[in-house]
Amino acid sequence: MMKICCIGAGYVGGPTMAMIALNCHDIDVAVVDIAAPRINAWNSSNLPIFEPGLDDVVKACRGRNLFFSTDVEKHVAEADIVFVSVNTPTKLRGLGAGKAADLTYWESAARMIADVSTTDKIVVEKSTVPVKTAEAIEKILNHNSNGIQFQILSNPEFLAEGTAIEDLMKPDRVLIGGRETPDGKKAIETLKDVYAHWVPADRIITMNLWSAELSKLAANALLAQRISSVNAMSALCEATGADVSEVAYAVGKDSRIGPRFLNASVGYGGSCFQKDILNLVYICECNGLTEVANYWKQVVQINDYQKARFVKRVVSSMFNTVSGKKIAILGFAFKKDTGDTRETAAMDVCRGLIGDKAQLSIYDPQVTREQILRDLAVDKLDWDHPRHLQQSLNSKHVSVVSDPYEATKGAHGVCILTEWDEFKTLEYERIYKSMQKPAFVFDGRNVIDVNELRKIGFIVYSVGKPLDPWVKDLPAAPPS
Ligand SMILES: NC(=O)c1ccc[n+]([C@@H]2O[C@H](COP(=O)([O-])OP(=O)(O)OC[C@H]3O[C@@H](n4cnc5c(N)ncnc54)[C@H](O)[C@@H]3O)[C@@H](O)[C@H]2O)c1
Ligand SMILES: O=c1ccn([C@@H]2O[C@H](COP(=O)(O)OP(=O)(O)O[C@H]3O[C@H](CO)[C@@H](O)[C@H](O)[C@H]3O)[C@@H](O)[C@H]2O)c(=O)[nH]1
Repeated sequence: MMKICCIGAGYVGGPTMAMIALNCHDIDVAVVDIAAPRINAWNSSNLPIFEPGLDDVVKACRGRNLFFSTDVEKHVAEADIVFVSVNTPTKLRGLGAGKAADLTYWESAARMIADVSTTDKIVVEKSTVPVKTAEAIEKILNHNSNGIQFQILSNPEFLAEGTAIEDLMKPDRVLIGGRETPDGKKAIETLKDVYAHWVPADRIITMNLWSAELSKLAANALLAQRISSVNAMSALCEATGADVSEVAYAVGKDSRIGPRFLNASVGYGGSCFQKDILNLVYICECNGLTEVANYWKQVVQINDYQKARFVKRVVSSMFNTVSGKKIAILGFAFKKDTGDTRETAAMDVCRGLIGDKAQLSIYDPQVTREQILRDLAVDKLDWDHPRHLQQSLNSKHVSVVSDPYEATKGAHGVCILTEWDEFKTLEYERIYKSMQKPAFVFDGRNVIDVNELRKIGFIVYSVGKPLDPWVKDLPAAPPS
């Protein structure tokens, strides 16, 4: 029986391996991690990540051909294929700080694979890595191999959180990059056979290693660019009276552009977009491509601008100060249907409002109080490092509550920062009655019915929508 081991039991390692186990009864899959609490959670009824459909998949195969363990070395030693799905955060210090990918976790995993292996192995890059990483990994493995043969493949993951199970079950494509040598081609075929258990052959694309590595960065850069484009347009809509939803609809009707991924928002978040674009920028700079680097940098800058613009709208609408005012924050996750908060726009918005001395009352249906307080305490870019290095915020400016009506009670303003479906159907009349007046709603996700809320009496700002008369005469982006 073929054995697969995946190093890293995170958002990618857990669901992708569960999907392989579900579809490949003839393969034993072990997911290993150094974080014992994470592994314990994978082995419990309370999985460490919230992802629709994941519980059922895990339940169907855990203990059958899917195992979660902290015995990293044992499972790596026994495996025929080792996936590496560890964190690849943005480097915080030294050369390339603030842009380059930090490959510390990847390198230590590679050295461990070399140390414990006694049989030939295929090593698969599942983490998102800079182009040419496979070359470095090959060197580490082969210089420490004791005669063992390693083939390195790039198999980047394209799942989006919130729809991970659907994306894994019916992927748009599976990408496998490998060396163009006989052994490289054989390794590609072996991995292809795994996916062929459930993915149609025409969706499994093979290519050279560097194309596969770069395609992952390119896909995320283009997706993020689309959001920054529509967000840039949202600022112009507010200035001109156009409605960004109508503009996006009209634009998306062009079959060359397509309708998806054109929702204006308070800014994209998530663990990947910013990190991967910064990484791409760094690679361009290292290759002397300054203009190309600046082009992609702008996608991140517009995203930062969009978040800052939102905070300024809130402050300037509320008489230019939020000091001491209660503001309800509805939604903290970086998108709906996930409890993940990595690089969530809510973090920057909350920090901006706390900077202006607001009293925040935060509600999110999936994010825990501990997570929110930890997020608001860590420095930007520091979040993708081990948890024991992180602290919790101890601030009189923030409370986290478990009910949206408690969050909004007595508040001067409400900021909607995640597009949770439940925010569409809240009892806004009840919320209005319980708030200070004038009562403001700032919708960073365009989830509420602006006209309905204005009828109730709210002063409403909704990203990229025609402005409320109250907000209209205030500058779009007052000086900071
Ligand atoms: N989250 C996503 O939606 C997504 C999608 C596609 C690609 N990616 C990429 O996949 C990679 C992993 O992302 P993630 O979201 O799963 O991260 P994650 O933080 O959820 O999981 C990574 C896990 O690796 C473990 N780990 C780190 N070093 C280890 C080691 N030496 N041995 C054993 N375990 C170790 C950590 O403890 C952690 O549990 C990143 O490169 C990311 O860019 C993420
Ligand atoms: O029209 C849109 C679509 C998305 N977003 C925001 O963009 C961010 C990212 O959303 P999404 O791409 O759906 O989620 P991720 O889980 O970050 O997935 C992205 O990043 C993953 C990690 O690399 C890739 O695997 C996926 O293909 C890629 O979509 C979130 O904050 C969304 O709210 C918008 O603001 N407007």
